[in-house]
Amino acid sequence: MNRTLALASFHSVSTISNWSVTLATAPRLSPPFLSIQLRRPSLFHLTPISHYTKKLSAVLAMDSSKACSVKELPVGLDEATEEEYASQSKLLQEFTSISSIDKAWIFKSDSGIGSQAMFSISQPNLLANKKRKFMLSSSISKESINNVNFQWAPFPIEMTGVSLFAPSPSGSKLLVIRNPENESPSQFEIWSSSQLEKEFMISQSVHGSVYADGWFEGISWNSDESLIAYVAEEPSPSKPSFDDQGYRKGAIKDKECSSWKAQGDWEEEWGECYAGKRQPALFVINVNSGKVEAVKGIAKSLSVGQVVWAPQVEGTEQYLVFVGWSADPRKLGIKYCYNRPCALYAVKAPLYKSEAAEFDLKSTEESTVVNLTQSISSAFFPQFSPDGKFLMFLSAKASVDSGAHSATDSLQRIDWPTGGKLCSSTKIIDVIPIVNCAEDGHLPGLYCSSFLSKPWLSDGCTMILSSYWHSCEVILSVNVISGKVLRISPADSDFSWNVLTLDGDNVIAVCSSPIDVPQIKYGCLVDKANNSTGWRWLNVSSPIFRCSEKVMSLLSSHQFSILQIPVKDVSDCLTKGAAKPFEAIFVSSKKNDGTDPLIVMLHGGPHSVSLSSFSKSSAFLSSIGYSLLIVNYRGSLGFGEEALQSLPGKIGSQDVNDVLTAIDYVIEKGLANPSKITVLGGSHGGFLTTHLIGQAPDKFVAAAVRNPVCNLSSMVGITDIPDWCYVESYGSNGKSIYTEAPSAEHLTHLYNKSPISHISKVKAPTLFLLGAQDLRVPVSNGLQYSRALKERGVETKVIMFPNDIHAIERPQSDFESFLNIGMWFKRYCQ
Ligand SMILES: CC(=O)N[C@@H](C)C(=O)N[C@@H](C)C(=O)O
Repeated sequence: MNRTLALASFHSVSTISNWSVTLATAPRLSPPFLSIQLRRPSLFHLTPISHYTKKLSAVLAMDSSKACSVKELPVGLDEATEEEYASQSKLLQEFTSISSIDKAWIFKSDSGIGSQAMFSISQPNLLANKKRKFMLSSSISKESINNVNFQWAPFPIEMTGVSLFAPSPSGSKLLVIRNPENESPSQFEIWSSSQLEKEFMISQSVHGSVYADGWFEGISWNSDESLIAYVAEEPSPSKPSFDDQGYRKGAIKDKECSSWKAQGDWEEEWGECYAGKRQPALFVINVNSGKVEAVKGIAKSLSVGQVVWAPQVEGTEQYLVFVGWSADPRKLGIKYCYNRPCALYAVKAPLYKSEAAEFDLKSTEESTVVNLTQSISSAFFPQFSPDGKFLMFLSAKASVDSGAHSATDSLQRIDWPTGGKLCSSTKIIDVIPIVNCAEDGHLPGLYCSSFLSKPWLSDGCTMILSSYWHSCEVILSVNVISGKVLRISPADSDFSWNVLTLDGDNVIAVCSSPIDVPQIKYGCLVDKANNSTGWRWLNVSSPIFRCSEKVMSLLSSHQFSILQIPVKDVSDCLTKGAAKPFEAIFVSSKKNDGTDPLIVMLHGGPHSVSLSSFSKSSAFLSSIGYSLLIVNYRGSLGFGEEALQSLPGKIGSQDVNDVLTAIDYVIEKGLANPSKITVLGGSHGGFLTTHLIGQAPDKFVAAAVRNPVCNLSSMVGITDIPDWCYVESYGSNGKSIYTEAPSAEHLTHLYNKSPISHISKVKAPTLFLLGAQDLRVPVSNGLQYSRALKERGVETKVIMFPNDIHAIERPQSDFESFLNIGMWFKRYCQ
C-alpha cells in the first residue's frame, strides 16, 4: 500500500511501527510543504533534519487506521497552507480572467456618419490551457468636442481556430486564415459584410503554415483588392526515400507503408519560438481564383517577412517590398534580438494583366530583387505614406552595430521613385535619429515594438506611434518630412499609453497603470485649424476589461509612483547618459508604513524595460500584501543609447549595484521593511536575482527565478544566442570576439561573470520555474544552480513546465508560476 500524506505542523517525535517514512527535499518535496511517503510494512528511515522533525510527529502519533483517514493533499501542501493556497488561487483566477485588447480596426460606416470599430480581444482559458480569442465591435459617434459615444455590440464572437485576419483597404472584405495543427492544408476565407464569399484550401505542397508570429508575419492586400501577399513556411524539402530495394528515385507519398523517408539534411532554425518552423517565404494569392504563387528570385539564404505592396504606378509592374534576414553565416536566435542584420528589398510581384483585363497570377521568370537599404545594417516595419511618396521604416542599426540584442531605434525615410524605377543606392533619410543622451523632458529616443497598419493622419505626413519613454509607454506624432516629434499622450501622466488604431484624425488608445486595469481613451486634436498641438483625451466606457469587485477594491487600495534613483559612483560613468538617474516603479498599499514585505522585480533582456502598464501577475502579487519595487536598471530601453550601452561588459556588477541602490533608496525613504525583502526575475532578471542573493546574501529572505541565466560558461555552448553571452560579458568588443568555439580563457571569463561563481555565499531559499523547451536559456542552467544550492543545504523548490519555452506564458504555467511565487515568498516573510 502506497500513500502520500502531507502533514501540518506537530511538535514531538515518537515512534512509528509498521510504516516507513522517506523524507525528500526539493524538487519533489520541499519544506515546509513537506510530504512524507508512508510505505507499509517496512521500517522507518528518517534522516534527522531538525527543521522537518516537528512535522513527523503527526505520523508518529498515528496508527495506521487513522493514517488512512488523513486527507490526501497535493505534493508541497499541508493543511495550514492549503487554505491560503485555495484563497490565493481564487484571487489569481480573478486577475487571470481579465481580457486584453490585441488589435483594433476602424471602418467607415455606410451612412458616412461615424465609424465602426472592431476589437480583437484575448482572455486566458485555464481549463483548455489556451488563449481564447474573440471579436467585439462598436459604433462610434463623436457627439461634441467633449463627448464620444461607443455603442458596443451586445456580445463578442469567439474566433475559434483563427490564426490571422486582415481587413481589405476599403473595409469591404475580410481575410481569415486558419492554420492547420497537422499536415492538413491552410484555410483561406474571404468574407464580405454578410457572408463567406470564397474559401481556399492551400495544400502543404504549396506552403506550410502562414506566419502569425508578429515578426516575420506579413499580410498585405493590393490596392484593387484582388491579390494578397503574405508570408508562409516553405514547403517541406524532398528527402531521400528507401524501400526494400534500397534508395528509391523520385518522391514518395507520405503515407506509403512499403517505403520510408530519411531525415535529410538538418536545417538551421531561428531559435527560440521557431523550433520546427520552416523558412519563411513570400506568396501571393489571387482572391478570385485562389491561385497561389511563390514569389521567385529571392535568394535561398534569405528569410523574408513583413511584406507590403509598393504603390501602383500606371503602366509599370507592381512591386512588393519585404524585409530579408540573411542566414549567413548562420541563423542565430531572433526572438527579442533586433541585432540580426536585415534589409528592405523590392521584388516584382508575380502577376500580369490578362487580355480579359483581369488580374491573374503568373509564374514570372526569375525577377531581380533590389536591396533598398544597402547602406544601413537594419531596416524593418516598411510602411508607405498614403500618397505613396515615402517609404518609412524602422532601423535597429544601433543594436546591429553594437551587438546589443535591442537598443535605440531610428525612424528612416526613402523617397519612393515616382516613375517606379528602383535602385539600391536610394538615399536614406534619418527622420528620428538615435538619441544618445536626451535633455530632461525631451524624447529619450525611439523604442517601438510595432507600427499600426494605418498610422497616418489625414495630412498624409504625420505618423502616430507608441514608444517607450523611460518607464512609460507614450504616444507620439511624427511629421515624417520635418522630423518634428510630439508626445501626444498626456505628458503629466505616469500611466502607459498604447495606440490601437486611428479613427480619421482621432486616436483610439488604451492606457493603464500597475494599479489601474486598461481603459480605452479617444484622443482628439484640439484645434486642427490653428495647427495647435494639444490633444484632448476622452474616456470611453467599455465592457472589455471588466473585473470582479474584489479585484477592483484591492487595486483601489494601492498606489504607485515612479522613483528617480541617482546613480552611485557617477565618477565611474564613461558617458553623460550613464550618469543620469535611472527609474524604479514602486507599488504599495495606501496604508504601507514601511512594514510591508517587498518584492524586487527585475526584467530580463537586459535591454528591455518594465513599463508602468497594468500587469495581471504583478497586480496579483501586490494585492496579496507585497510592495513591489520594479527596477529599470541602466541598460533598460527608454533612457537613451548611452545609458543602454553602459551595461554590456558590466553585467553582474553595474546592474546588480543599480538594484541594490534602488533597494537602499526605498529603505532610506521608509517605504520598505529591510527584513522582508524578496527578489524575483526571469532570464537576465533571473541572472540578476541569483547574482543578488550571492553578492548580497543578507539582504534577501527569499528569491524566485524563471528560466534564469546562472552559468554563462555552460549557456554559451547550448543557447540559440551564444553571441549574447559574449556581447553582454565582454562589452563592445564582444561582437568581434564571439566564436562558436569558446577558448578556455573565454569560458573562465564567462564563468567569472556568472551567478554560479557566488554560489557558496547564497542563503536565500529559492524557487525555480523552468520551461523544459527553452532554447534561449536551456533548463540545465537553472537545474545546475538549484542542485548546487541543494548540495549546500539551501532550500530550493523546482517546478518544471514540460511544454513551455523561454517565456513560460501558457495559461496554466503562468498561473501556477505566480501562485507559487506568492506562496513561496509568504513563507519567508512572516
Ligand atoms: C535577448 C534575450 O533573450 N536575453 C535573455 C537572456 C533574456 O533575458 N530574455 C528576456 C527577453 C526575457 O525577459 O525573457
